[in-house]
Amino acid sequence: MDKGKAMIRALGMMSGTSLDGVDAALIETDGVRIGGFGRSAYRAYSGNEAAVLHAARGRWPGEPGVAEAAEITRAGHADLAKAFPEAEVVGFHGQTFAHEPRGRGTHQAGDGAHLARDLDRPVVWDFRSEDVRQGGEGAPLAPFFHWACADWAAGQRLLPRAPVAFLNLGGVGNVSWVDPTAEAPEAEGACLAFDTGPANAPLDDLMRTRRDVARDEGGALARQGHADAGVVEQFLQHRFFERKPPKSLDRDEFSDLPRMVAGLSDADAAATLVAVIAGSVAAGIRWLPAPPETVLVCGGGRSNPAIMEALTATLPCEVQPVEAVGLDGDMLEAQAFGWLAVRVLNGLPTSGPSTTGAPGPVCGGRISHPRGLSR
Ligand SMILES: Nc1ncnc2c1ncn2[C@@H]1O[C@H](COP(=O)(O)OP(=O)(O)OP(=O)(O)O)[C@@H](O)[C@H]1O
Ligand SMILES: CC(=O)N[C@H]1[C@@H]2OC[C@@H](O2)[C@@H](O)[C@@H]1O[C@H](C)C(=O)O
Repeated sequence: MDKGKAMIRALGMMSGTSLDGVDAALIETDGVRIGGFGRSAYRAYSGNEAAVLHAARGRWPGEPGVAEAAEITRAGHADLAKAFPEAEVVGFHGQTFAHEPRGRGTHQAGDGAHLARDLDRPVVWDFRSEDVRQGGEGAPLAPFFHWACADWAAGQRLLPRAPVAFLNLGGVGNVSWVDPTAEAPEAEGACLAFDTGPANAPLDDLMRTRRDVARDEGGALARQGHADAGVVEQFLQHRFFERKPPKSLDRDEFSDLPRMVAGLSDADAAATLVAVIAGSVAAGIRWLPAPPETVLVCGGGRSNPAIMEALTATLPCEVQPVEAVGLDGDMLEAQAFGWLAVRVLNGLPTSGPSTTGAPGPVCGGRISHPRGLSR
């Protein structure tokens, strides 16, 4: 029997499509099982930093503003990672500015080799490019980690050892159906995952444009409004929802959405965007191998009661925040990239046919060492 590898203390770092800041979280893992979770921290981007990052949305390396945005990304991560001297390796996702897996590729900004020198520790980064090169979507990558979370929660007797769905609501939404009775996340039938549709990004954009604030705090505005059922129905006709998974999305893929709610009051527009999120998830759930009994919600969307109420009303199953099974919904993605970093160090696959649609298991990620040796 394989004795497995040693447990490593990794720091995972994620700055997602909401462009609000950087999450960092410690995790102990051998790249398969979770040995334990550690402390975490968050560093918000300042108004000026966020403005530079937003200006680089949709752009590719070499285009105007990208070098500056990449530097802000690296420096922000270096600043936060210094508070975690106990981490043996750092998993650095980088900032996604553009994602076109069947076109120009996928663009996560921030130089991991430079970060490894900053931190004097190995950094694993550029997690998505190899998957795209091999014909996959390059996203989502958290699903194998969601399998490990279900395995961990079952081990702690916080969940039955049975299939469960994780729903991440960040800027974009993604769902992972995972079966912790499988022996590994890459095993046949262990996972099915894909992006569901827009999540907080269009709502944040609406709040920025119309109210000059970053988000609809507590869903207060959406809760005052009424969703326009016609707009929601029209939106759900989009061919993305008919596409069989695996499938992934760019943050700004649904560029029609702001125009579709342009004639609505602020409150009705916010309520409509919330209904769009729930409707997209419901459309996605239909692709899962079996209807899940429970959907465990992580990401910022679970802190918006309007979204949680809409999900509860729309989905054919129980809806709970991941905290219900002892996990930290704000840090799950950061933990995922710590766990994935250890997988990369140990030569284990980070994605495959069931998560990104790559033709076979993909060992993605690049390793940079502080004094220059790289893979
Ligand atoms: N208290 C709150 N009230 C309303 N919305 C909230 C609240 N807290 C977080 N959010 C929403 O969650 C978003 C951030 O979510 P999260 O940090 O999961 O996104 P991300 O990781 O950047 O995105 P992705 O997962 O797409 O990469 C915010 O932009 C906001 O829209
Ligand atoms: C290209 C990219 O950065 N995609 C993100 C984004 O944010 C949510 C969703 O879209 C998901 O596909 C992915 O992030 C998570 C961490 C993932 O790869 O699982």
